Amino acid sequence: MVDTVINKYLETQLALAKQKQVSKTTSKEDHISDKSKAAAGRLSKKQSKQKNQHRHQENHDKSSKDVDDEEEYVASSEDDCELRLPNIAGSSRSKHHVSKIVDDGDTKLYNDRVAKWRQSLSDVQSGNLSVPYISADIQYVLDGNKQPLESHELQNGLCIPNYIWKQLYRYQRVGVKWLWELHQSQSGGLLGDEMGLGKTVQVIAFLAGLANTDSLTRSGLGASIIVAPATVIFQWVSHFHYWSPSLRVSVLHQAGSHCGNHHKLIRNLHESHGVLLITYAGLVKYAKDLQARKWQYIILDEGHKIRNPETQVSKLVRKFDTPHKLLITGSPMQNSLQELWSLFDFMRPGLLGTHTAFMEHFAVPITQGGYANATEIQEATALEIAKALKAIITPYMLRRTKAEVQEFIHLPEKNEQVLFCALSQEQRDLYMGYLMSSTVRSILDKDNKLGDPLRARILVALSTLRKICNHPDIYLYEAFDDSQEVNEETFGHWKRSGKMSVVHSLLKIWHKQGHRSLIFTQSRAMLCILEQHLQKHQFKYLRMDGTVSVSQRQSMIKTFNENAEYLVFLATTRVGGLGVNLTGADRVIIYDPDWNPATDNQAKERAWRIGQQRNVTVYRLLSAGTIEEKIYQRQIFKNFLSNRILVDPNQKNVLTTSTLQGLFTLEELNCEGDTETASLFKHTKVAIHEKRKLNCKKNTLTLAKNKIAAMKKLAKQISRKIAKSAESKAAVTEDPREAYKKKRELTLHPPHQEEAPKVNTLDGKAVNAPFENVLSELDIINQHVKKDYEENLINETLNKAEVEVSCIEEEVVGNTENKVDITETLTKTNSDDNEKSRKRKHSESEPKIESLVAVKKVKLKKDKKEKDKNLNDDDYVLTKLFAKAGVKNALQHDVVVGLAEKEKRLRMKEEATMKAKKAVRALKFSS
Ligand SMILES: Nc1ncnc2c1ncn2[C@@H]1O[C@H](COP(=O)(O)OP(=O)(O)OP(=O)(O)O)[C@@H](O)[C@H]1O
Repeated sequence: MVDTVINKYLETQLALAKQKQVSKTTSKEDHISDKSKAAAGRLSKKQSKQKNQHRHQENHDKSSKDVDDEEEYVASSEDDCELRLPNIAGSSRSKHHVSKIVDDGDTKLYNDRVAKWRQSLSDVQSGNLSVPYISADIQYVLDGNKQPLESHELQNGLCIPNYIWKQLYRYQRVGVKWLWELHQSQSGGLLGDEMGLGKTVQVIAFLAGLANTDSLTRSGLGASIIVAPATVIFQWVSHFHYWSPSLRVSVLHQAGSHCGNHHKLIRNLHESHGVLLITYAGLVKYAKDLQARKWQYIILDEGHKIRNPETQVSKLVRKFDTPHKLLITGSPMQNSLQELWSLFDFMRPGLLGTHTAFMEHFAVPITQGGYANATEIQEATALEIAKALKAIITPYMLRRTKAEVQEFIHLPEKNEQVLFCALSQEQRDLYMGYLMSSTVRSILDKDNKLGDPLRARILVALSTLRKICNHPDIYLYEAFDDSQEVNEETFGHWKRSGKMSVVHSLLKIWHKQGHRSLIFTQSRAMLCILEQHLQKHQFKYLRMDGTVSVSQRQSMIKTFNENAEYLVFLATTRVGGLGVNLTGADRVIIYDPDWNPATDNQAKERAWRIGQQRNVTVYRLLSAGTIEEKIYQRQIFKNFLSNRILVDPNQKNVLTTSTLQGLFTLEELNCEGDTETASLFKHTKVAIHEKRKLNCKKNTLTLAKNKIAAMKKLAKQISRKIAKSAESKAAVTEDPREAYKKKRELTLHPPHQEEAPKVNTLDGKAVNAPFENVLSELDIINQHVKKDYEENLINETLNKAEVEVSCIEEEVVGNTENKVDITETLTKTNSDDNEKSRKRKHSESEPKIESLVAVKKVKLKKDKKEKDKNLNDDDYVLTKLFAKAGVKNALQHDVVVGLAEKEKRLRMKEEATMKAKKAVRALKFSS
């Protein structure tokens, strides 16, 4: 009886799902307007005209791109776009008064500063508490300590001033000792602590120690160079002036205080055993002069900038003749293992062999074993090689995560979510229009010739899709003729972009809640649109991108941190997202994803770091179903790869590489409202799944085990059948281009639609959902996912069915404590009355928020009709976003990238160690 009912149910679902698949594809073409087609056509022509110019320009830019992809020296395609954006009405930026930070390049200024510091120190020591200069030693005395000049001596004689040593966290002291050990063994190293844990402070403490030791033994700090991105150069200056005021630090950059030519500055600085601060671009410019002298230390801040071994700057830094080479970065490995080789080849030449040997014997096997479709032997080999690699690099790399040192720094909580935002109707139209354009068609139709032209076209097309995802106007103004008039009323309007609508809602709510935020976006064009929005709605803000002068950047950051009137700090991800401290904000929006996960990770860490007092929430916005989801999936794979080497070689991957065709589609949400990514991680992340189950089970009933087993078996059989037929289809049409042609043909000439099969009366949305999921997931299985994935998927699907059937049961029978037989439930549901179907309709129209623990919480609270005031800030925000701003889904980012599990393990370990210690103490006490 049970089997027949389930069988019937599953088969009707299969038919329904197939029918839905057809109707999905047929509806696409209808939505494309003439405007969209025309824009795509014009852009195609423009782009092909510009192609040659671009190619020429690319060659020209190549050498500068080598240097620094973040700074103002390089104009991205988005920057081009900005130049053509209309002048926004009333767009004068907020004026702010900031005092400039001055370095020690000018000898007189340096002497004045040191004199002021000395005087202030002596004043506070004699009881005068109001002094013009505040540094760590002065603060130390103000805090009631005496003898700031006493030192803490490490083994073998490094003397760190007490006022520094005592202010370091315990793990930072370990870091300083490690640097000292490297120094004694004449070795370079990589300080890779997570962002915001005080790497700068540790390095300064160590250098101050060397300088302090110098005065005693005459062997301490020699002239040294620190290379850093332009944005943080003056942050280094202010850190040095605070922690080690006597050291001379000069900036070799036009924003620095030195006058005259650079030879003089380099000579003066070298003679006074000071620290020369320089940008990566500056290093290339002055390489010859710098390499003509002997430097004791060369330190690369955000050292991942030399991750490409072929760039000019990577080659130049390797030529400095000193064993003391340090590299500082919170993101040691970002995209590939080759990058790790490049970093190590700078600071420990030869440790990882030659480039070719490393690639062949380490990088390739580890990467191959990381793909989800790797064979068992590939996986096992990758694991062992990853372990070996980790063992080789461990002595020269020190990396601590925030979770590991939380007991010392007590950071407030961080909540990081990925929000899948629906495209606006206009964006959908433009997106589909572009997908159907001759540009995309030529990419998918033409022979896959290797070489630049196809690659260049793909890059241009992907970048165009990303523009549409951000805001239609960024795309439209590129596509339209220059003569066309700009409508200032509608230009950049928030309602025309799905993600902008979310930003609009977020800012409004956060303003009321008293939060301040950072907004990062990849392009200056988008920055302009966001800026215009802030102006229109009278939010006080600061904006930082490559056009802001280097000397202004640190002061601007200081102003934002100290002045709560500024509600928003707007920045491009690459300029404002690296190395700086923006703890004045406790909310972060990553407006668009970068292909490189480290870029987004760096940006979001600006607020969640030492010095932050409030809980931090980060939202990563993705346009649902678009290229942005694919980029996010790619980020997860890269994260996995770096974690495998840096954290845990046993880490499992869940994604594979995307096919080209996959990049150029607009995925529909499945019937549960899940995007592809949300649906992928729903099935693979146990933490989410279990919590959901738990949440739901609290209020629902469980099914008898044997019934579930029967259901699983049956579903497995049917799913295999589907898989087989899909496989045989795939075998016939192996060429993806053929498949795409067919799909297009189907879109243009839809077949006559069959009538939808009659659906079981049990067909509430909840029961309907799992089967359609099986169908969409089978695509993935057939393409590239391991065999046992199918097993997991079925289990997951059925577990979910179990939960959801129980939800329906609850709806049907109310709150009963007893177990209910599935047959009973089905019968009851079959004979359902109108009232119940009305109830189901109601629940269908509610936004579906699967896979998200936090959202589940929201729903439960909502169900209980508890008012908004009872929800915490984030829950409240999510409720609003789901209700109004077109957010389709949300994932917990830490769970997706596997960090949450690691943190859980760490916490468990800590707790277990504590218990063990207690047990030992109790034993001692008892005896
Ligand atoms: N021991 C300490 N006492 C007080 N403040 C500290 C200490 N260590 C670090 N900080 C503060 O923490 C913040 C982050 O430090 P820092 O900029 O050195 O981090 P980082 O690891 O270099 O970050 P990123 O990787 O983002 O560049 C700074 O504001 C710094 O002043």
